[in-house]
Amino acid sequence: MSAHADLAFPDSTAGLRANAVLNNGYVLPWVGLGVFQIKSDAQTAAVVRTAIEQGYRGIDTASLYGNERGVGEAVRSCGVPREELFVTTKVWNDAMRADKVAEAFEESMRRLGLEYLDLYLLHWPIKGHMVSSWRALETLHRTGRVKAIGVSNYMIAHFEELLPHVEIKPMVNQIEYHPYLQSPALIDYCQTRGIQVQAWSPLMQAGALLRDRTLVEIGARHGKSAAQVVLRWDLQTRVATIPKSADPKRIAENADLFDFALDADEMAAIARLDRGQRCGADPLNFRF
Ligand SMILES: NC(=O)C1=CN([C@@H]2O[C@H](COP(=O)(O)OP(=O)(O)OC[C@H]3O[C@@H](n4cnc5c(N)ncnc54)[C@H](OP(=O)(O)O)[C@@H]3O)[C@@H](O)[C@H]2O)C=CC1
Ligand SMILES: O=C1CO[C@H](CO)[C@@H](O)[C@@H]1O
Repeated sequence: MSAHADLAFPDSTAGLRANAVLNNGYVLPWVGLGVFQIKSDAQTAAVVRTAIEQGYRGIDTASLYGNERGVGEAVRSCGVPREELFVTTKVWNDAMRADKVAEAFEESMRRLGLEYLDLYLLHWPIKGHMVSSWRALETLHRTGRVKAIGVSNYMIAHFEELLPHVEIKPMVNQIEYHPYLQSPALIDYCQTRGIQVQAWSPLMQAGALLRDRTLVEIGARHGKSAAQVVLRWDLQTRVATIPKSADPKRIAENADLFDFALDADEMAAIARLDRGQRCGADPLNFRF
């Protein structure tokens, strides 16, 4: 079991309102909705509205996903006060240049139609441009229009290159994370430095992981699906998570994580499933 596994975590009474406290004191919902591959703005707006009605407060998009307008429309029209919602977007790799990050940010904000952003991430580590892009994010953060800044797909080697040059430490590292890719050294590296890890493709895009016998059996014991076991495991390893679903029933299922807990044996059994298997690109061999 991971050194950071916590069986009594998070406070179940808070449910989807349970927040991680970032290293600048800003709070991030432990569970949010990912919207990658929801194509049209109209569908994105409908899905995000459904999720917010069901209690979700965090939404994860990116300029790459082409649906920031839909996210913004739902956030503006849903009736929940803006300050109760948490919107993340990301700088895509073609803008990962000191002189382009601010422009990319303004374009995202225009599409979102929001006054401020909760979290802005560098989408991938782009060799030769990590420090200058991070400096541009620091500048944006100082304006107050971005409440938290972070990175995505950063491995230890990337942090070792970046951290000596930062004035503001990244608050978040969003990485591929699920029982088949547990990256214990990276998780430990981030957690001991106060960098909150957030899981992308937490369900491994609904492939073989969700049919894994261990996960299905653990789920059956609790009356839960394998997907719910995986998402609960995220929380108990203190990793925030952003499962994507466009289906109202699965959106609800993925939020129904707060009335059960995995015990030490179950956490240990899940720890044994790690096989270093990715469904996305390897950040150490990523070519843009
Ligand atoms: N920073 C980065 O580089 C990356 C970030 N991301 C972010 O992470 C989010 C999540 O990752 P994503 O790649 O979308 O993959 P997920 O692991 O969240 O899986 C999404 C898939 O699982 C299905 N699904 C959702 N819930 C269930 C369930 N309970 N049971 C069975 N199937 C289910 C969805 O279908 P359906 O919609 O029909 O329910 C969809 O096909 C993205 O949407 C994006 O916001 C993703 C990739 C890279
Ligand atoms: O967020 C993302 C969604 O998926 C893309 C392609 O698989 C990734 O490159 C990207 O990081």
